[in-house]
Amino acid sequence: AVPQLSTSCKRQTHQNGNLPNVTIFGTGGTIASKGTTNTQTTNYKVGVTIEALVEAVPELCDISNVSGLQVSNVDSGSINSTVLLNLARYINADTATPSSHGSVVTHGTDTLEETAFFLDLTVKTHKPVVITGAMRPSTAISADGPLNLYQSVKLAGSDEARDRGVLVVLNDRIGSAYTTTKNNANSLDTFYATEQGQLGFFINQVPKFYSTPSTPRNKPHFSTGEAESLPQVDILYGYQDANPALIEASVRSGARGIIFAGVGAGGWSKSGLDVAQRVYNETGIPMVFSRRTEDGFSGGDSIYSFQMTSGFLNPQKARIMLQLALLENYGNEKIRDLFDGQ
Ligand SMILES: NC(=O)C[C@H](N)C(=O)O
Repeated sequence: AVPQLSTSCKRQTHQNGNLPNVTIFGTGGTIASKGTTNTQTTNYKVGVTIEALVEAVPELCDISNVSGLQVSNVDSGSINSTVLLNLARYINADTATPSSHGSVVTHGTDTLEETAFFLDLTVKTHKPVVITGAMRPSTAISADGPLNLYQSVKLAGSDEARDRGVLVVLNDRIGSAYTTTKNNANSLDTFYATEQGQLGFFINQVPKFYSTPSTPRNKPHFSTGEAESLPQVDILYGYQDANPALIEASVRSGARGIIFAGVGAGGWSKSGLDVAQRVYNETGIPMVFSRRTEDGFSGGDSIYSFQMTSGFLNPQKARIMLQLALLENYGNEKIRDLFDGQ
């Protein structure tokens, strides 16, 4: 069950039946961070509560009945599978409540795309689910968090956002969690899908979608049930003279699958592939080849039959998908079919 939610609009004494009910799940990140001066935009510290984030944007109470839940309060590099599984459970429960209109997650941007993709694959609802963050801390001049939060709540309270999967909102743009990635480590304009594009834009804080809802090809759903953790899947980065011993080290430390962030469209050295083949013969663990390049398709030119390829999924998204497939006890043939569809 979802823990007790706190109502965050101080000036709201009772629920306004004309406004949508939106729940905000706080997890931390820059949006929940403070610097020591208003010009500091690096090395700030996370720790602003979800209540304080909502209080900082009283206009939220004009567009929704907001309640909040603090799920974690960490930089997104420290989000782990416990947080992911809790979020999926809470949002499934929240959106299953008839009075709920939609859910919002506030999150650090560094791994936002992983949580967004995880929720896209595990939350079963027609209702809007929106994830947002910020590139500047809450104390900065021109902090981007407050407007990102306002737009996210607005979107979660809109009917047009239904049936579109999990949506990513930053910098006026609406993207699909399936395809959106963080492209720049520092700039505000960092979340987009270069090839697949954006779903919509905010004009004067009103969401405008370019198209009616559509669903990514072969999008799977996984139910996380009562799971308390996700299977270990490691990502190995490709480069010249990549060290094949890392494949064995990964398996020795408990990996149940490996994603290769390969060179080009998923390539790996011949000597490395020979080691991977031997490890595969010994363990049978799935090995999925993705790419270290920013965009593109991995598939079609594997040297060995044990190799699977990630299609359009980047390594961090392929990892989430493989973890969920392993959690649901998919066999290797089913895993191969799953990735062949991506
Ligand atoms: N912009 C951010 O949110 C970065 C932050 N380090 C994070 O938690 O991901």
